[in-house]
Amino acid sequence: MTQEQILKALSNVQEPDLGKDIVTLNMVKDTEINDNNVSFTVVLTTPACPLKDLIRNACVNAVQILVNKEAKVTVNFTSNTSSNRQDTQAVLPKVKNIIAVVSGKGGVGKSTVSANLALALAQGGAQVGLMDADIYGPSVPIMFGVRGERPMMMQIEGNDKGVIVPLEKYGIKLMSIGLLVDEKNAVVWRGPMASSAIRQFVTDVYWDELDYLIIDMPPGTGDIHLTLMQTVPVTGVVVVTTPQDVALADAKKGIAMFGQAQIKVPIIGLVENMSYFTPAELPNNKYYIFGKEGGKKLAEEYDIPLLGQIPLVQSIREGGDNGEPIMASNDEITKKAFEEFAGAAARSIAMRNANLEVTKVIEIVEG
Ligand SMILES: Nc1ncnc2c1ncn2[C@@H]1O[C@H](COP(=O)(O)OP(=O)(O)OP(=O)(O)O)[C@@H](O)[C@H]1O
Repeated sequence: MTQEQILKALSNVQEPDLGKDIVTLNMVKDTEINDNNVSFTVVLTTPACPLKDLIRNACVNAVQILVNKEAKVTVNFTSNTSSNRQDTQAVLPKVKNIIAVVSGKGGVGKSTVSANLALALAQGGAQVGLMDADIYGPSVPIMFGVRGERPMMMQIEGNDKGVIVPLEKYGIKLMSIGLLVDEKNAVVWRGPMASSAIRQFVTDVYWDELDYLIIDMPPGTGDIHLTLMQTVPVTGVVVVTTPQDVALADAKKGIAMFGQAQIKVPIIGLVENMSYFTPAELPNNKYYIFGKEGGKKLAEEYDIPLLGQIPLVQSIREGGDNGEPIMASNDEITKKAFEEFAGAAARSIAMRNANLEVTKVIEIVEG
């Protein structure tokens, strides 16, 4: 067997999401051949890639069918999370992907989804940060059991004001606007005051190197959302909804806002939360108490990916209230829904990076 033969065979293996073969995409590295043994490394676009087994099998088959049916093939995986930023001098320069989690309506589980998405991506091997920018109802301090903690300041080169160091918990970095301002005061902030607080918040926290920064946004579609998108280059948004009509109507407003010609931030996908109720003692029973598949239908109508359907489970609520989000627990059954959702989100982000325009802050021309 020769290196050329192996690469030629592997050029028949498609990266299913990116629609090109793994050799053209430069994903094959470190090929080693020893008699009948061949090993190589496939560099994925995200460590949380749920397609590893599929790609591994396709590689093994390609080598055995096209080169040598006796070959013993070892496929190793590594990853270099893709990014679509070219503005590395700008704000948050070492953050590869900035994902805003939004909802049209309050209370649909946006914070729960943000926190567990961040944890699931980190458990897949990515470096992840969670920024709670929900100025009117920051939930991260309670969800992560860090209420009352005061973040440290640090001096870094090129910034004489000092920067805020995120906390670290359950393998992710996190910061909440609720840890920096008095929650009672923030509620009454409106307009420019809220906008300037959010601008300062996103630029003053030192996230350093991250594959994904998940931003838990305030509910609705308002000035704060615009300010954020004018301040940081948002890779894309994840929209959270529940299946009821009232929530879906508001989710549509969110989708419409981000899709507007002047804004045009890509929608990574939609996640339907509280899709059905499952009692702990009967995990296979599903009760569609908020209606069936409203989020799924909405995703189809707007032609955006449905990233997941998360059940309504008592332990998800308890985890949020007790400072241990479900992805930090050992409730394997419930975690599965979030793991699948995070895998789908990571795939969709990689596709966005491969296929769409460069990520940049938006400029809105007033008037
Ligand atoms: N899938 C779920 N199963 C059970 N409880 C859930 C689920 N998702 C969210 N919850 C609970 O619902 C409540 C609201 O969730 P969360 O705070 O995440 O919503 P939100 O959309 O961020 O709210 P807000 O608009 O106030 O920011 C919380 O008590 C949370 O634990």
